[in-house]
Amino acid sequence: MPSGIQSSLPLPQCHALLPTAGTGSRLGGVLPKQFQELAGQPMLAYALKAFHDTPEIASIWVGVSPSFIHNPILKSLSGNSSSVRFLPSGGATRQETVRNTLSAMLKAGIPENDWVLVHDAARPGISPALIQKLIALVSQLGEGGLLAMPLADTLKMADANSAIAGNPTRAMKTIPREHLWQAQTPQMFGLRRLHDAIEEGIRLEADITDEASAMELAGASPLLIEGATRNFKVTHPADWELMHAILQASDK
Ligand SMILES: Nc1ccn([C@@H]2O[C@H](COP(=O)(O)OP(=O)(O)OP(=O)(O)O)[C@@H](O)[C@H]2O)c(=O)n1
Ligand SMILES: C[C@](O)(CO)[C@H](O)COP(=O)(O)O
Repeated sequence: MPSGIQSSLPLPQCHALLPTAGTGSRLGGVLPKQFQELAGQPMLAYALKAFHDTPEIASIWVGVSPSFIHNPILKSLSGNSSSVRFLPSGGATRQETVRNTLSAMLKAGIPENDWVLVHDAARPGISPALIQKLIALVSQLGEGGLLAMPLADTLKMADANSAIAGNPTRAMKTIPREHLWQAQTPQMFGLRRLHDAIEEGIRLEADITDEASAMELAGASPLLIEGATRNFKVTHPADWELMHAILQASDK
């Protein structure tokens, strides 16, 4: 654009999308894990607060299982914030929940070039500083990206046959860990591009376990931006205990 001429297009805004329609089967409990109390609040409350406290986030969209949408816990979680919307867009898989929620955002009039940061409700260790780091680097380069951690341990591939009939599991080989990263969330992409990439991934029945894998399938090379150890996913009971201790300690 020639210098001095201003573009009339508004700058893309950033929105958060939290899929919360999982059952938390690996953790167990009466309620899905994201609604269980962790160090004094439902686990989802921590991620909601982190996005709420990030000035760059214009709105927060939460994909909820249709069977949970009238649960009073949601009312208590929304607080007085008008920027949080709970939608009955939960699906059978994480990617269906994300795709349905992205569709709802497009229908609600969110511009298709706006950025969406998809974040697991099961990662309460996220902070405004980490969210801002992702937004700054991704919007500077104009490409999508995600928080991730370079692999620190030696990686073993187990012999699939070794665990048969109660035998001990054995290592078959060591995978070079150079260039290997563990994907975290948030994962930040353009609204329309992400929607279409996930839609196609679902159509192809591809193994898309995060937003970045859907974008990779569509030909993108998402930026890997170093996250933080405390942004781990609470999956098993031992993760819950560890996160409980971390959140209690950071409260003091
Ligand atoms: N059908 C699904 C499945 C998962 N999720 C969400 O995706 C995130 C990451 O999933 P995970 O931690 O695996 O949660 P669950 O699927 O609930 O756990 P599990 O596999 O142990 O049942 C969570 O915020 C979860 O609520 C979702 O919105 N819709
Ligand atoms: C999106 C994710 O958290 C990136 O590591 C992960 O793939 C989610 O996996 P899950 O099996 O749905 O928990």
